[in-house]
Amino acid sequence: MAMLGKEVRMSRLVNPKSKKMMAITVDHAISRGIAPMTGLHQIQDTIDKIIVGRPDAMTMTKGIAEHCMWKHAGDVAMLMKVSNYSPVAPTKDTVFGTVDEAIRMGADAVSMGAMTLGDFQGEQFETIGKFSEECMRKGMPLIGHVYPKGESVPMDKRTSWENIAYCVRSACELGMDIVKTTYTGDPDSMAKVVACVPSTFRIVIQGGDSCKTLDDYLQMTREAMDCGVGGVTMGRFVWDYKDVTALVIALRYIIHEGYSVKEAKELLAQLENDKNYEEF
Ligand SMILES: O=C(CO)COP(=O)(O)O
Repeated sequence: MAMLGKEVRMSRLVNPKSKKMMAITVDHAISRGIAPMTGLHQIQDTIDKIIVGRPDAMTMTKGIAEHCMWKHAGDVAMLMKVSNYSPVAPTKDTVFGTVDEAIRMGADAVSMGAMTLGDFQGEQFETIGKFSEECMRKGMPLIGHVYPKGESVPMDKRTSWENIAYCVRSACELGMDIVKTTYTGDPDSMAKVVACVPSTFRIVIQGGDSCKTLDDYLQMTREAMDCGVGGVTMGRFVWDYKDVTALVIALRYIIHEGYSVKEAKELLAQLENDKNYEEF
C-alpha cells in the first residue's frame, strides 16, 4: 500500500507526456535572509503569479503553505520543505518539519537539504536516512536539495562534475527519490553526472546560482533537458523576473514541449506583451 502511495504522488509531480518535472520553489528566505529575496517579500502575490503559469509543483515550507495555499488547493502539487540552512550557518540544514505534517497538509513530497563535503555532512546524512525510511513506510516521495557547499569545497569547485556527481549519488544511496542540485555548466559534464545514478533516479536542477542572463538561463534549461536531467526546481531567477507568469510558461514549454531557446524567447515576448497566459 505504501509503495502505491509513493507512485501516486510521484505521478503528480511529473508531466505524463514529457516525463519531466517542473517545480518552482519559494523556500529561500530562511536560508538566505529575507531582505535580499525581494521577489519573495510579497509572498502571496508571487505564489499566485507562479501558479497562473501552471508548473507541476511548488516547493515551500509548512507555514507559507498554511497561509498562502488555501485558494490554490489541488491546483499544483506541493513539495513540503522540512529543513533549511541559515544565512549565518550555510553549511548545515536544520530540520523543522515532519513527514506526518506534510501528509496532513496534502503534500505530494517531502523535501530536505544537505550540504556535502563539509563538517556537517555526517549528521545531515543521518537525518536523511531516517526520513527516507519513514517516507518509504508512509508512501511519501523524498526530494533532496543537495549541494557540494561544505567547508572543504572551494568556490570554484561547487559545480565540478565530480562534486555534483557525489551529491547526486549520495542522495540516491541515502534512499531519496529525486535530487535537486546545480547544473555543471555544460551538457557533456552533466551527462557524466546523470550516468552515475540508476536511470530510475531523477535529477532536477536549480537555477539561481549558475545564470546571469535570461539567455543563459533558458539555454541551461534546454541543455539540461537534452542530456538526461529529469526536470527543474527553480526559484530566484523566476520570481525575480519582471513577468513571473510569462517566464514560468516559457520554461514549461522548454521542459515539456521541447521548445528551443529561440522559440521560448518568442513565446516569452508575446506573453509579456499580451498577458494572454490562459491560452498556454
Ligand atoms: O536554492 C534553491 C532553493 O531551494 C533553488 O532555486 P534557485 O537556485 O533557482 O533559486
